[in-house]
Amino acid sequence: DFPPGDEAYHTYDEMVAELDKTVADHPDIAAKVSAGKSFEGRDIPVLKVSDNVATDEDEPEVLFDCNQHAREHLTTEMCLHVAQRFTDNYADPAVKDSVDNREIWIIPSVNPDGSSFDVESGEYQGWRKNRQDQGTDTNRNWGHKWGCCGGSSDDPADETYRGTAAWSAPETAAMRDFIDSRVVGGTQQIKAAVDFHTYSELVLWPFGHTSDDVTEGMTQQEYDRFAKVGTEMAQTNGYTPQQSSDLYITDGDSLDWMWGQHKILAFTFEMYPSSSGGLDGFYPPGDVIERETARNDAAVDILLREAGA
Ligand SMILES: NS(=O)(=O)N[C@@H](Cc1ccccc1)C(=O)O
Ligand SMILES: [Zn+2]
Repeated sequence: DFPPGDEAYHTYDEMVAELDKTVADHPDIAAKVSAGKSFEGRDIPVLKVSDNVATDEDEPEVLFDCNQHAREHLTTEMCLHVAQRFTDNYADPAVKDSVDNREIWIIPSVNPDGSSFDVESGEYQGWRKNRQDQGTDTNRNWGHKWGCCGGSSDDPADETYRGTAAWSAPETAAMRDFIDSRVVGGTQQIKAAVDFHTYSELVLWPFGHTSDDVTEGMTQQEYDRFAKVGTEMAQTNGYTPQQSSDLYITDGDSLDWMWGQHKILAFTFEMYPSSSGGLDGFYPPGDVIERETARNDAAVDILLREAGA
């Protein structure tokens, strides 16, 4: 469990229970499905929020995924906040408009094994990766130009270990299968996505494998749209907008594949804090959860709008 004082954070079981409660409270607009299983066999739950939730309607879809990195527990709270906002507040006309005209997918924990390991002793382990062997960094294990560019490590002991092959981590393979399953009639229905991380307060867009703005799979016009929407979202939450490679080069990351493979307008939000210079930045006190998740409400609304553009 989370250490004393941080009980506000959801353990895996509490997160699952929260999703089940949301579905029970809002059966017309919320449903739970599975993306698959983690290395240790935990289900990776997906919440769908939309009107006529049991029907696949021809509406733009948006994906919010969280907790790829185990210790980044604030992101699980971010996904649960999105789930709660678009179900409990369905009476709000703006919220209702989004729910009625979009299909929203929410994955609060991509890496449930790592997340559980990080807290189960009652002392934070500072764990980042999944729990496969010495751990794979799922955000270096996706299949677009995997291991191409010095943006990951081939050393299993390293924090950015890319795995033995693209998709070698069950968790990234599950994400791939889920997103691939949203290709309907040859068209990817998911139009936009945010992969939430902590920390540094950044809005990031692809590509990570190169510093070039324009490259194979990214025209100037496409880049300009990422920069425009990224900047617009950053103006609402006070994060810094930039191409992810401006931070450092990464390969096998989620954004490169979501855009490279499916042309999903995919961003990463690095949430609060802006800096702390160490491990404690990953463990802000529970009393910041409400403020730091609601801080992204306007940006989430912008992304939902863009999905229909
Ligand atoms: N959350 S973090 O501290 O690990 N930073 C992320 C930054 C990141 C996120 C998405 C694409 C490229 C890079 C990482 O995977 O290194
Ligand atoms: Zn991360």
